[in-house]
Amino acid sequence: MSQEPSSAIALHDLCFSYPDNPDVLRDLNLVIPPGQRVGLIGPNGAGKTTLFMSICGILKPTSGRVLVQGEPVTSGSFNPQVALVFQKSDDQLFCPSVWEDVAFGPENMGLSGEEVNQRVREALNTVGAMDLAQRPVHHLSEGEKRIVSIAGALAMQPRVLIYDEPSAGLDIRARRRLITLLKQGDQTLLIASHDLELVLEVCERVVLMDQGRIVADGPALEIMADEDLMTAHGQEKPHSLIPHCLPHKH
Ligand SMILES: Nc1ncnc2c1ncn2[C@@H]1O[C@H](COP(=O)(O)OP(=O)(O)OP(=O)(O)O)[C@@H](O)[C@H]1O
Repeated sequence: MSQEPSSAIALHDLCFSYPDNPDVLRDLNLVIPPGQRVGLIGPNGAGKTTLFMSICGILKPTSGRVLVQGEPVTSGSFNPQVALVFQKSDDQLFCPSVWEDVAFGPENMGLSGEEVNQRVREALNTVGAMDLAQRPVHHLSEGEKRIVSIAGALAMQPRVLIYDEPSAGLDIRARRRLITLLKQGDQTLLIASHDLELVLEVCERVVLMDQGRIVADGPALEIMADEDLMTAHGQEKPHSLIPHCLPHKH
């Protein structure tokens, strides 16, 4: 088996500007070791999705470098080592049936038909969506689409998984299943979420972004319990970290 590199994701002085929107990412430096689960939090427009698209090679950095599993990312090329679960499932799902959509990644990796089928079965079983296999994607509910998107990412068996708002639109049971799924496995996870309780449960480390900069990076409990820091960047300390005042019985 090949050795794991010393970092799963490494950003060196990463900057990104959209043609009509400069400095969306400003000098980001970050090293995530293999197997770490990292939560990326920050207000709307902080640059989380832009960062994800830079890590996956969908966007080309204006300057700086991105490495995934020790290799420089080449924008525009397919890298099965890293999979992104998009914030909007409709940006990710485009095949007629669920089965075909989940098979798309493995098929592009040049696997045999039997290997592809095996991976699709495994991924759909892992997310508990085997019963959706033959359904047309455009008939699925938002929550079902998200679950299928996750299966599509898992089917590539990437070493690095990036989730953009994975619990949005999920009901209580599906969200709980997602949390269990995120906590198992040894892949590196980078999860952007406004669901701070999910981040707290799943991630050992938290990176807080605001206005294109990393403003804090450290143990999840430490960062998220810092009320002044959280408030200063439009966040709230998760309720589970606030000592509860139980209502008095009269
Ligand atoms: N294609 C684009 N062209 C120009 N500006 C863009 C484009 N996409 C995003 N932006 C801008 O870049 C900034 C960062 O957006 P991004 O979607 O990365 O933030 P985010 O942290 O993921 O936000 P959210 O929490 O709302 O999903 C925002 O100001 C947004 O308006």
